[in-house]
Amino acid sequence: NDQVSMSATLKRCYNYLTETSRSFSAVIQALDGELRDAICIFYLVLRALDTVEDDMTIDNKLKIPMLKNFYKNLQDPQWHFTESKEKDRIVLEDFPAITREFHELAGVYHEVISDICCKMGHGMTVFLDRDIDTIEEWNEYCHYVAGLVGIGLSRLFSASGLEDPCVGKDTALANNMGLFLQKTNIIRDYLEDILQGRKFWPKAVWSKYVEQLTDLALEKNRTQAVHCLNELITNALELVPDCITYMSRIHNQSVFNFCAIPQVMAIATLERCYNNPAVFTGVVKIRKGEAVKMMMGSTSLEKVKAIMYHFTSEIYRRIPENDPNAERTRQVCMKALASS
Ligand SMILES: O=C(O)CO[C@@H](C(=O)O)[C@@H](OCCCCCc1ccc2ccccc2c1)C(=O)NCCCCCc1ccc2ccccc2c1
Ligand SMILES: [Mg+2]
Ligand SMILES: [Mg+2]
Repeated sequence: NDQVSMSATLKRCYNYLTETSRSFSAVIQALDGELRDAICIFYLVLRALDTVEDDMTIDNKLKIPMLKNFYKNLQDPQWHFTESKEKDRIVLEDFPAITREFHELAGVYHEVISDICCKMGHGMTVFLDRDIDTIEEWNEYCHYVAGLVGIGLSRLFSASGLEDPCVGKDTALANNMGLFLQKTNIIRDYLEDILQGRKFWPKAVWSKYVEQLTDLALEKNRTQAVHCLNELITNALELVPDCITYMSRIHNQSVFNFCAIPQVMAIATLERCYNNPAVFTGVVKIRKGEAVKMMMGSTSLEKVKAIMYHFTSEIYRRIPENDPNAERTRQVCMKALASS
């Protein structure tokens, strides 16, 4: 859309989007019609909430009510927070700009954004003072921070009229789209997170390999650590068939690109991480050139299926004979290959 007709605060909001999200900014700005502004604001509201969650300098006694009541800030034109130390603190410092543009959106978008913000804020408090133990709790945490995003986005797609009502109704598939992205981030960011004292890997899995989560980073545990990594990647790969089913229902090209590009980046990341000890010594990132090539090639369901097939078979090819989960990983890869 032309810059001239965009208000000054909306322009600032798009600047915050670009500053706080490498992976979502371009695909959000390419969205058609009312979805572009609605999803830009949806992103900024949740990024502000997540910036509170991520800030380890905020005491839990203050953080819990901040998270639970965050959605109410959208009804207070003046609310902002200047005490954050986080990289994305600008969205908290200038929250009034986000609130103003939130109120410019059509009513149907307000309800979704406010409802998801409320549920995410409550969900984030559940794991503030307790660890993620079982796989079910891992799924629960990822539901709160990413599954709910998928559910909200799907409701926005259908509300805009650009996608069928069924997209907004099938919350299980929308949830799993978010889980696939969040589990991939958690697997990739192991070292970065433990260096900040943040524990997102489920204890039921890592405790089979080491005494403490941080022990996975010790050179002497390298083989155990990689087998633990492979088990979590196998768990994430179980979501591939649902993600493909979800994307097969999307008809609008700009919405398809928005959904497909993060998924393609995620499967490529899982493939780079699989059986890769570098996860425990640094952060495994996709090279920009590789990413651009994949983005160009993610504009149709057939192309996305081909990319999912490619990276899943690359993982299948590299399953170590001595990996305790080898048979399970082969089964999950076969199921993913059959769906792509
Ligand atoms: O702090 C960081 O830099 C990373 O934070 C991670 C964390 O703290 O765990 C973590 O924060 C999660 C809480 C805030 C959610 C922010 C968000 C992300 C993408 C959006 C895309 C469009 C609209 C709204 C969005 C909201 C994070 O950003 N994880 C990235 C994976 C979550 C992606 C959710 C998502 C995105 C696009 C989707 C498209 C289609 C279907 C489901 C989708 C689901
Ligand atoms: Mg975060
Ligand atoms: Mg977070």
